[in-house]
Amino acid sequence: MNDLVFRPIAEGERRAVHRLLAEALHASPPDDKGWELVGPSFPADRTLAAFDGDAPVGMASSFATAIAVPGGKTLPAAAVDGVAVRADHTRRGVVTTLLSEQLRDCVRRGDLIAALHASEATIYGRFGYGAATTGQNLRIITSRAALRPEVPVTGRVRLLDPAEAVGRVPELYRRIGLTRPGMIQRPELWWPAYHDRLVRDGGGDHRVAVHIGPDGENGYAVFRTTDQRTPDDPGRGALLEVRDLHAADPGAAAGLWRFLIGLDLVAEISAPMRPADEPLRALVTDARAVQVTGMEDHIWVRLLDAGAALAARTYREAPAVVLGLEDRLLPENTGSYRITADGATRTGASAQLRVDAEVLAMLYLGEWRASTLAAAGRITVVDPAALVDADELFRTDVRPWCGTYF
Ligand SMILES: CC(=O)SCCNC(=O)CCNC(=O)[C@H](O)C(C)(C)COP(=O)(O)OP(=O)(O)OC[C@H]1O[C@@H](n2cnc3c(N)ncnc32)[C@H](O)[C@@H]1OP(=O)(O)O
Repeated sequence: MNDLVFRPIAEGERRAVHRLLAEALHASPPDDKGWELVGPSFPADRTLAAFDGDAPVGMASSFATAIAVPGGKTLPAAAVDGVAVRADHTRRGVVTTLLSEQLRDCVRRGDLIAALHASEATIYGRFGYGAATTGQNLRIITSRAALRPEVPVTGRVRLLDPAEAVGRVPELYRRIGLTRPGMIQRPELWWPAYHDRLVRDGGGDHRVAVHIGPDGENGYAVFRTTDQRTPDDPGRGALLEVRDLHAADPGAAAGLWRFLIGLDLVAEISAPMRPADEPLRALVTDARAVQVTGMEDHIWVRLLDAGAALAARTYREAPAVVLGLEDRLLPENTGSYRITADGATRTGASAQLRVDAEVLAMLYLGEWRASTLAAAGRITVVDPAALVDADELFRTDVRPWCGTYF
């Protein structure tokens, strides 16, 4: 550890550092063509690395984005898209140094929140990240899953060719907007790395369907199908996997699901990481045709400037609560915050509920109830009456969800 050098990477070091990430995640590093698409999403100036001599042995990268918070504001945020330590250098504190420095770097840049998808649920709590959204993994048996007759038809669906999809979906995502807390803006560099290479001519095997409502395109689905027939089961229908599905309103969402469920020769649909309150089971005639095969933590968030982030979201009507925060890694956040229906401010008042940075992050987007976390011993309750008020203040109309993989 002592002989390692921690520093931002240089432009010419990006690919070697990305290879380190791919290896740590047991993925294949992109070939030259793939790197043309992925490389730009991996800017040198937001990548910190640990070097053993010339060799990168640890890295932490992010890209700049904005995240929607309850009430609809969007806050500058860091999307932490790569964290890895070479297998022969793990458990010596390398990532602790990198993530601690990355947090300070993000604060200096003015990001109010950092967000990530965790490879394991045991890594990030110690750095003040909390599991802030939940995704449900759905399996839909298409032969039993027709949409109910009363679900209105509000438009039609059209398949795009790859060039159209590359050109049009980014604009459509922007137009649909960040409809739930936890959704992020997708910067230009995100699209080639995460969308274009799935749908492009000659490489990608995904297709894109758009929903066209009375005022134009208002939803899309990126999906692929895989033939599942075998010599023993020659009549078996295909598997359809939904990669990305966003809609501006419930009618467009229902139209997309109707299209996907109705595709000929498809036996089942796999739709991972959908919003926990997506009403698919209510939309179909046989609710049991939509099975929840898993519920998983989706994005984890970290409040970088707790005061500004708390002040930026809205709260429901309830008596005020004073939260006491202890933030070990960013001690400037440590203190008391008075949360009211009119907003949140720092206060000198003594705390009714004491939380650490991880638990505050779990509460922030509205996914967790304070009383649930208190029951688990995660909140120190000084004044029990404050728990029910905190439950109400932080509650949101819709479940938070990110819906963007990074
Ligand atoms: C946003 C993303 O990119 S998610 C992808 C994260 N990357 C991966 O999963 C790739 C494979 N894993 C790795 O590269 C590394 O093992 C990492 C990045 C997870 C951890 O890096 P390390 O340098 O070994 O972590 P470090 O030594 O700083 O450990 C910090 C603490 O976390 C603990 N820890 C580290 N990794 C894990 C883990 N996978 N599970 C549980 N605890 C862990 C350590 O035990 C240590 O605890 P302590 O402070 O109580 O002693």
